[in-house]
Amino acid sequence: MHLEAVLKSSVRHAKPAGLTLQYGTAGFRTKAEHLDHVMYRMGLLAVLRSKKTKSVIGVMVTASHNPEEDNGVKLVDPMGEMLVQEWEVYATNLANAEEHELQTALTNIIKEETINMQDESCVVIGRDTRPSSENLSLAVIDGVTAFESRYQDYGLVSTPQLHYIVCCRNTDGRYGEPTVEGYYQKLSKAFNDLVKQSPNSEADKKSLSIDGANGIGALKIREMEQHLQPLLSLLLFNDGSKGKLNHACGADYVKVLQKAPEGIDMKPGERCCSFDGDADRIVYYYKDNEHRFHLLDGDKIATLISTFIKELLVKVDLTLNMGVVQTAYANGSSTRYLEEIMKVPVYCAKTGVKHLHHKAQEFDIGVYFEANGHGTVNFMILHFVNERAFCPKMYWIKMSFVVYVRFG
Ligand SMILES: CC(=O)N[C@H]1[C@@H](OP(=O)(O)O)O[C@H](CO)[C@@H](O)[C@@H]1O
Repeated sequence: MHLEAVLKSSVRHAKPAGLTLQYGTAGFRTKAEHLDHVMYRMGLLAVLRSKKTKSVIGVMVTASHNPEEDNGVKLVDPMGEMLVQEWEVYATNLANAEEHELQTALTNIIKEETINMQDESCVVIGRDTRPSSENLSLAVIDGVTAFESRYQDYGLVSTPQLHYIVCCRNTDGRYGEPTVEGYYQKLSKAFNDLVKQSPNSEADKKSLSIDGANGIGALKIREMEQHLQPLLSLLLFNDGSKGKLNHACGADYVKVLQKAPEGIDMKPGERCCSFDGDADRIVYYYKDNEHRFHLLDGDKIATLISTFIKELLVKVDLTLNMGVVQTAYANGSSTRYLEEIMKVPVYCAKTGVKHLHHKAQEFDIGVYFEANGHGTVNFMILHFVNERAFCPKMYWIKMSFVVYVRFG
């Protein structure tokens, strides 16, 4: 058992006595200076989760849309989902255990989950561009290596990229190549194929102005840009060269203030979008000829996507059950439109991707979006999973569709 090694290295990541933190909607989040011990311990927890699930687990160091001074951690489960809720209590107990209670907290998890400490484990680690993120990710690695686990540090990646990598690693590459380059190739191929299907693909060449929130999204979209040309050209602003992360920019700013971020001089008709600090949300917007600002938030994205998928289903004559999942923050008129005009069932879940995702899994096609721009489409008939037969029509719809899935 490696607990002795853990207790030894824990001293380098000692918890400030009396400090307690709550596991929030998407993990721990607070001022960066209070997080070193939490990161170390989440490294430990990720190893235990990896041994338990016999899969690769992800740890993303980010505080997403929070100010630059904050930081946080998101744990990624085997299929690229958020950490299963039953383990959140272990995360909280570990993060809040005083130094002398750490051994007991770890032993309890190992016993309760009947974890065989001899089992293999592997953790993949990513981080956003916050100045504190590099050291905090080293603390995660210290936790992982204290348990003598394998790991791979992917360095600077967006949250969706880390989720993607975890899923690829656990499906032997059938979902895609587990690299950032593999991610660009998969998404850009889907995008380019879809645009080429349009009868006017030449005339349909588009440009998009992107607010990178001065964060990781800016860095990564720069890398992805070459894969999208010539069908989509990008104009990047808030790329981190001048401004501060999430300051007067980013998806949250645009959504909350219903106005364009600083740093862009938007022309009427110009298509714009904003990421948040870890690029797992997106909102779109434009100005009309009267200079009125129009926002396409998660509600509108969900509506457009459901309409698009419904049309595809009719086209290929496929009867599948599709549902939309929103939260209580959704605009009531989007819900009414979906239910009454589109005739799509809409469900309300608690705030947090894990809740929406869970509900969306009840449908063959589950579209879920929070108004703030987190969301995706869940296809239950996954073409690479053996449990259900390969379905070419579904594959086609899915591949036509990947492009609409959030930047992640
Ligand atoms: C992955 C996840 O669950 N993210 C949460 C979290 O957003 P972040 O962008 O990850 O900070 O907080 C939001 C606000 O509470 C909530 O809407 C969202 O679902």
